[in-house]
Amino acid sequence: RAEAEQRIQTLRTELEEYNYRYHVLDDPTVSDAEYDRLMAELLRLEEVYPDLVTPDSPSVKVGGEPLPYFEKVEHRIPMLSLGNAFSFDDLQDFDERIRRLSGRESIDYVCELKIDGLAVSLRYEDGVMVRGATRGDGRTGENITQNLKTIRSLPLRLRELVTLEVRGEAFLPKKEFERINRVKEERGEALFANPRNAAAGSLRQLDPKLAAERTLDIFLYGIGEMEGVQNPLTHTASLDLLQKLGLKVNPERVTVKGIDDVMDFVNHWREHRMELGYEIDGIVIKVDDLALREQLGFTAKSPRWAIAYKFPAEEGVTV
Ligand SMILES: Cc1ccc2cc(C(N)=O)cc(O)c2n1
Repeated sequence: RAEAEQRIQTLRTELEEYNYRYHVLDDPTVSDAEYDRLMAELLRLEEVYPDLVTPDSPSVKVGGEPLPYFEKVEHRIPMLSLGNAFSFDDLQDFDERIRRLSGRESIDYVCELKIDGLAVSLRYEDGVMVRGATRGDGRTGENITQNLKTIRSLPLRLRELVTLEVRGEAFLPKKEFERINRVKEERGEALFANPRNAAAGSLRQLDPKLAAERTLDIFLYGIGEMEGVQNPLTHTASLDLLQKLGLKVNPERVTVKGIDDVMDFVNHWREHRMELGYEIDGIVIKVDDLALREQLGFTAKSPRWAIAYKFPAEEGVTV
């Protein structure tokens, strides 16, 4: 039994490292076959020694028992929706209001791709993922921890054992969306209209094994509550912190000075978004300086320091 415990620990560490390299760094170090063989060995050992299973064991990525229903979860820091911009005039107005309210000549912005998926919140305590929830109405969401744990690129344990709540967008890559719809077509089932609906459908399955069959992915974009870590001064530093903790952050983000460079970024991705392996429905633009965000505050339903520039809906089939 002692050597089994030792072997289980070794397998866990190895599988976690492989997950991180493959799904977060997109730089696999072992073949899928080798990964599957190690996972099968871990599952077998955990079956023989069920009392050795821990909530952060990589084996939960293959999904546990189905739930009868989803519990409700309160978001202590509400997950707000973003105001929308549909033109460059809207972006100019957004920038002008911030410069007027702040008295600053030029504003630093972070531009991110707006992933077209499902907004989720994840809570890590002492570095271990303890809960995952849908955004819901921004204040109350559904507890989908078991399903979120099946996302390969989402670490069950952070690289620093801190306690924090992070927010991100879970999504289905285009290729996986097409595979799932081909399977549905063969089974004569109704197809998913788009990757966003497919991601939502997968994450709201009561049976985590079904969620595990679908290769969902996730990009994290924000920090909610945080303990034991000193507050970053900028959004850029927050995103760097998320990456340092082993969380997957979309690599296409930029920090720019002034709204003109924001418009260049919007133009670039309006042209090139079809080249991405996942669907985006716009660009998120955020004030970088967190102290300035405090000064700007919120309207009734969205922050004054962020806006989503929306692209027109993608025509035709996503290639
Ligand atoms: C505050 C907020 C709200 C929704 C968001 C949504 C996305 C997204 N869909 O990628 C990215 C962000 O940075 C967001 N930030």
